[in-house]
Amino acid sequence: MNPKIRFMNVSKSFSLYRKQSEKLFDIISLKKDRDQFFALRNISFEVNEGEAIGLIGLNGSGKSTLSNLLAQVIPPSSGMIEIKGETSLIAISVGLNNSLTGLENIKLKCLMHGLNNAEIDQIKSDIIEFADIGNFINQPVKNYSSGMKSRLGFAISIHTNPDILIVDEALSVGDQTFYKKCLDKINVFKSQGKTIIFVSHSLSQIEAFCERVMWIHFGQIKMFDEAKKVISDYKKFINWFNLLSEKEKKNSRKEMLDEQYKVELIPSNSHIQQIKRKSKKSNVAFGIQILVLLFVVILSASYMLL
Ligand SMILES: Nc1ncnc2c1ncn2[C@@H]1O[C@H](COP(=O)(O)OP(=O)(O)OP(=O)(O)O)[C@@H](O)[C@H]1O
Repeated sequence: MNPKIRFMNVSKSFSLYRKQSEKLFDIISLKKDRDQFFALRNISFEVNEGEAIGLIGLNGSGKSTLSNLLAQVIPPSSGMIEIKGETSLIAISVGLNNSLTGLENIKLKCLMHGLNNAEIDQIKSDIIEFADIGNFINQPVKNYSSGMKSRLGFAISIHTNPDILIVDEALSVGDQTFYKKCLDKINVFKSQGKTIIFVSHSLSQIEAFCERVMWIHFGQIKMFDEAKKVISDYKKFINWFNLLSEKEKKNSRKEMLDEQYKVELIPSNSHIQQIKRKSKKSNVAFGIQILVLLFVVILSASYMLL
């Protein structure tokens, strides 16, 4: 089978700074010997077209880091990532510009996805209807509740027709009616043979529509298998962990976190290869989009200053 997503020995590490000045110093001096924390280490896996994959794991295990790598929001520190198609990430805190209105965000995100004005006009009303946030669509996003942000983010992402949809906890803040609407839309997506990565702490949500589940544990893949099997083992682990005393829990966490600081010799090269469906972006169109983006940002900044 032809994989849609392929990770080969991918690691993502972060330099840990105590002060902002340390970060600045590293940029200027190109110094590279700061303490490294491996949010993900040497992970390899493949996902096929049409699969719905669940990501589970304790807080801080590396799920969002993985979804950000998949969406190319951040680059890997080492290893190779191959992605065939357009990706769209839906996460509570990512993607929307807080100082722009909902409507302006729709335009901006659609432009960033390579749609032209005529295409945006065609889907704009569907997005507004799906988000269903009433007159708030004309208000700056900073005035939205987290559920409203999730509604708008989901509505935009689903209507830009990506090949790979990454849903990172975005449904956890919506109410039940919105959750049901999203689930229906995700199922349509699945039936069209598209690929879905679903990050959630709700095992019942994951079990409801993921065929395979990846359990990430302190930056490593602990299991990647049939949903039922992984969820059952994960529940056993959670039950075992909950029976530990507070001191044992703390020690166990500390032991695992210490492992994530250990630096081993890994190749320093990294690479992302994204093979897009079809490039809608000619250089001219892309230049225009950047200009529009700059214009909108300047406009909203001057609006805020007034
Ligand atoms: N920019 C960063 N700088 C330093 N450390 C980071 C950064 N981003 C993430 N981390 C660390 O990487 C680890 C993985 O974080 P991540 O957000 O991927 O976990 P998660 O599994 O999504 O957690 P949660 O379930 O709480 O959302 C955490 O220990 C986090 O503190």
